[in-house]
Amino acid sequence: MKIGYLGPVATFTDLAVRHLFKGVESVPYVTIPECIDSAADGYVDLALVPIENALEGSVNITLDYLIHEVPLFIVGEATAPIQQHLMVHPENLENWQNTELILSHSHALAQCHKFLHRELKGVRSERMTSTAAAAQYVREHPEQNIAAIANGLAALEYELTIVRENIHDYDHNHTRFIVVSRNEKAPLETELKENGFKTTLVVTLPSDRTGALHQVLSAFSWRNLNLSKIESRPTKTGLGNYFFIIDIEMAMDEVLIPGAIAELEALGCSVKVLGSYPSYKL
Ligand SMILES: O=C(O)C(=O)Cc1ccccc1
Repeated sequence: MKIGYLGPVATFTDLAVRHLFKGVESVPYVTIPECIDSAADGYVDLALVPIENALEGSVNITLDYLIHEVPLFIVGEATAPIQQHLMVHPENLENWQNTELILSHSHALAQCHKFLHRELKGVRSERMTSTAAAAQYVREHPEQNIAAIANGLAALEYELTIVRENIHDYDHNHTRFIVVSRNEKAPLETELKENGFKTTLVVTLPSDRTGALHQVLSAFSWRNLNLSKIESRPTKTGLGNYFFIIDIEMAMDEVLIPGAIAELEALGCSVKVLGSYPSYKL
C-alpha cells in the first residue's frame, strides 16, 4: 500500500502518516491538490491531508478540492496535537534575533501570530507550501538570515537549530487530518484503536427557501444525531450560494442517517455522502 501526503519529509502531515500507518510506503507531494490528485489518479492508494485546525479553522483548499474537483471519499480521520518551534540555520545562530524573514505554512504562521507580534515585531513573514518546505529552504540558504516555523522532526531532518520552542499561541493547538481514497470502503491498515466514527455529508439547500437550514438541522436533531461540525463553503456559482458540510458523530447505519438524508431530499436539498469513517487520536 502507498500513501500520499503533503510533503516534504517532516511536515505535520508526515508525522500523522508515521503515527497512523507504521512502516507503510509514503510519497510526499508539494501541494494539497497534487496530493489529492495522486489518490484520484491511482498513483497512491490513500492520501492524507490536513482539513481543520483548532486555532485557524478549516483548510479551505482541502474542502474545496474534495467538493469540486475529485470523486474521492473520506475513509478515516486523525487528530494530532501541534507544537510549533522557531528554527534557524546553525550558521545564523548568533544573530537569529535580527532575522529578516520568517517562513512557514499559512496556518503555522497564524498559530504563532501573538508570538511573532510580541517577539519579532515588524519582521516580514512569507507563506510556504508547508512547514517542512520552509525548514528545507532555510537549510538551503545559510547566506540569508531567515527562520522557519516547523516541528521538531523538521529541525532534525534539515539540521536546523531550534531557538524558541512551543511558540504556538494556545496550548490546545490540534489539527485534524483526513485520509481519502477512490474506494469508499478502503480499509485503514492501522494498529491504532479508533476513537469513534463519523459520517460527512455535503448538503445543498434549495435556493431562497425561508427556514431551509432550520429544517435541515431539525432532520438531525429529532433523530438524536449529534453533529460535530457544520461549515458553509461557496458553491462558486454566485454570491450567496453555499454548500453545507456536516459531520455526524456516527457511522452510516441502515435507519437514522438514511432517514435524515431522505428527509433532506424531500425538502429539496441535494445530499452527497463524502464518507463514513473511523476517527483516531494521535
Ligand atoms: O505544513 C505542514 O507541516 C502541514 O502538514 C500542514 C500543517 C500546517 C500547520 C499545522 C498543521 C498542519
